[in-house]
Amino acid sequence: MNAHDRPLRVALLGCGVVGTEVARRLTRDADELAQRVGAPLELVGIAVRNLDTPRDLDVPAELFTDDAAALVRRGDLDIVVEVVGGIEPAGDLIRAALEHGASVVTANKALLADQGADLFEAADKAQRDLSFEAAIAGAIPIVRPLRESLAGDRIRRVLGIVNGTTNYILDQMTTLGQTFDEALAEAQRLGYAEADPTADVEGHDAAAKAALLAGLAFHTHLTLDDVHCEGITSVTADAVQSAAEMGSVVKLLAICEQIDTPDGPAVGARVHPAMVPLSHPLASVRGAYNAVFVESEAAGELMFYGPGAGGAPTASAVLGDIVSAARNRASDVFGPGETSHADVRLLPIGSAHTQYHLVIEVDDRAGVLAIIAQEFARFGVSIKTLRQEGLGSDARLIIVTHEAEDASLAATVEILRGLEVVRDVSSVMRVEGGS
Ligand SMILES: NC(=O)C1=CN([C@@H]2O[C@H](COP(=O)(O)OP(=O)(O)OC[C@H]3O[C@@H](n4cnc5c(N)ncnc54)[C@H](OP(=O)(O)O)[C@@H]3O)[C@@H](O)[C@H]2O)C=CC1
Ligand SMILES: N[C@@H](CC=O)C(=O)O
Repeated sequence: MNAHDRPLRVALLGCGVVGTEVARRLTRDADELAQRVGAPLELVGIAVRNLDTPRDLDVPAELFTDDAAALVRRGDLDIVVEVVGGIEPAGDLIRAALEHGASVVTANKALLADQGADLFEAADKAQRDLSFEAAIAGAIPIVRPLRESLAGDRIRRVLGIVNGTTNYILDQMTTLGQTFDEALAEAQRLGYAEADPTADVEGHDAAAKAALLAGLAFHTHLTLDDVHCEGITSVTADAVQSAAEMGSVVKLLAICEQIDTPDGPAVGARVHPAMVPLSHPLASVRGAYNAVFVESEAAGELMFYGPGAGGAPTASAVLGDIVSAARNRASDVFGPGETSHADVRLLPIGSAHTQYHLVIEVDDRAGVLAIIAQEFARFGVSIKTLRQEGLGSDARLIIVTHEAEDASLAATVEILRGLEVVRDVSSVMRVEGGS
């Protein structure tokens, strides 16, 4: 593997429910992450509010600071992870981190729904990533699918259960007959609720996510003020019971859709409790799980489903963004490749297992072998031989695969095509019968 010695420096702002899991996994899985990024990730600082709070985390005590503002201004950070929550100081910390050259990963939907336009402009100006997969629906990949995979489609409507705490409360009331207060206390104990759970039960957290979802789905910008919002505090045990008798279940829904107004078409977003018929896929979303149901012109109906809250699930989404930002930083730090993307010519795809011969033109200064090997491994395509010709930005990798399924190889090539370090996949030839 061609990982670089210079580590990418990561600072963590916040070490609560989410931050603790992020720090644990960054340190525990350091070797695996280094392979995936092509360079090691080094956790160089953790900002918290109270240095005396005991932490269930095995990292050196000297990493901790209560001066987040100084940490983000060190000037040598590659990535800052904001999991403090709230509007300020989180917003100012993110702006300072970007101004001082770091990419930022955040899980903070409240902040993005309030100041997203300004923060994304700051990221653009600094030419750094500002990623937020964890800000909507915990572990569920929904930001990238909406922004990238569905970017060519026309989305009609998005229906989401996007708050784990309220779904947990409603589910416990429905299935176990727990009271609202009992279920909320349990959701807090399990780490699902916001620091101030009013944001959950009054629907503000779901409304912030609805604003972000609407922005992604309809290529626009909404703030919290644009979202009509009702929470679940007025949902009684009797209402839950009546819904059940009518073959429905009460869910807090976030609904984003195109609407007609006297001024022409607009994007509407609202959050409120709704009776969902048991026949609808959203009715079966239990506990702190979330789901986002997308209705689009070409793809039809899609549902994204998974754990919507909690330390480890949210850390999964944060770490995905860290790896992605780190790969981008690695190619900056170790020398940018050509920016043009690959011109992929795939031969017609049959169903056979066969070997392939690929010529991949790369900039090999950015840990590119590790990145490429990982993408092959991800789709179950193993490499039989790999030969490198040339150096630096003019390198070419000649790769022969072991027997692979056509579809797996095609998926690998698609991913390679999107990598900045890959300049061209200039030929993909089937090697019938192997070599
Ligand atoms: N919990 C969840 O399931 C999910 C949370 N999120 C989002 O992730 C973010 C973090 O949530 P969560 O981990 O639950 O929150 P916690 O309240 O558990 O943790 C917040 C952390 O931030 C630290 N902190 C607070 N203020 C400051 C400050 N001024 N300077 C430095 N550190 C500070 C706290 O320090 P100390 O420990 O000393 O008090 C604590 O470590 C929020 O934006 C939340 O909305 C997103 C998806 C799911
Ligand atoms: N409090 C939030 C946490 C995740 O975003 C929720 O319950 O969904």
